[in-house]
Amino acid sequence: MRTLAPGTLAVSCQAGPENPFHGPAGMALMAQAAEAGGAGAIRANGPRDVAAIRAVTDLPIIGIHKLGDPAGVFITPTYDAAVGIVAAGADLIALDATLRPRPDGQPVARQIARIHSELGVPVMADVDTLDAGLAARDAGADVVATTLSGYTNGRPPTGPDVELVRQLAAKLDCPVVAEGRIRTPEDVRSVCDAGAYAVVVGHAITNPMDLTARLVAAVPLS
Ligand SMILES: CC(=O)N[C@H](C=O)[C@@H](O)[C@H](O)[C@H](O)COP(=O)(O)O
Repeated sequence: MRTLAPGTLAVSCQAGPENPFHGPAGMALMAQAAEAGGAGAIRANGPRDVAAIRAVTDLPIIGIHKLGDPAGVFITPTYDAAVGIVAAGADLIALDATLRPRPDGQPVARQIARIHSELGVPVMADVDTLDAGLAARDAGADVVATTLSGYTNGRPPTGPDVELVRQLAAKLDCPVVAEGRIRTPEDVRSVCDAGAYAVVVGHAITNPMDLTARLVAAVPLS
């Protein structure tokens, strides 16, 4: 079983339909590029992308399956959503473990227990707050990640939530993963100094439109 090693920088290879890299072929290329650059794990969405990435790398894959309403619980919202991504080759399942109501009405502890017992893989809890992180660990999560900080309370997201990483790392007896809006080497160092076990980076690596737009915006108008 492939596991997330301490000090891993994982690359989240996800692309929406607006991104020319959208789809399994593009995501497999993105994962290969990430591995060539030294990434130690890949995060990917949906059975098709996970399978395409599994075919080109032996790195650990953090699998998710986004389903339903993006304004609610939609990162692997149910046990059933996890089944296909494990079959496709994911080594670890990430799921929304915020304290919001879940679409199937089941407690997150039940989803985690079934993933453990029926699929045999560990679970990474994507949370937004310290309380959700503590609850997720109590519910059986093996790893807790800051993925959803800034996305559930209407606060405009800016940089990474370094403070949440620090709080979770101080209170939890499991690995804490920093994820969300990490864009620079300084961001990576900040979350590592705050106690992150591993770091996941998405847009700053895998969204060339954002990267281009940031630099275009810096060109002085003539
Ligand atoms: C909030 C949400 O839905 N986050 C998603 C989780 O899988 C992805 O869209 C993010 O790209 C990923 O978390 C990495 O974060 P960033 O792209 O900021 O480095």
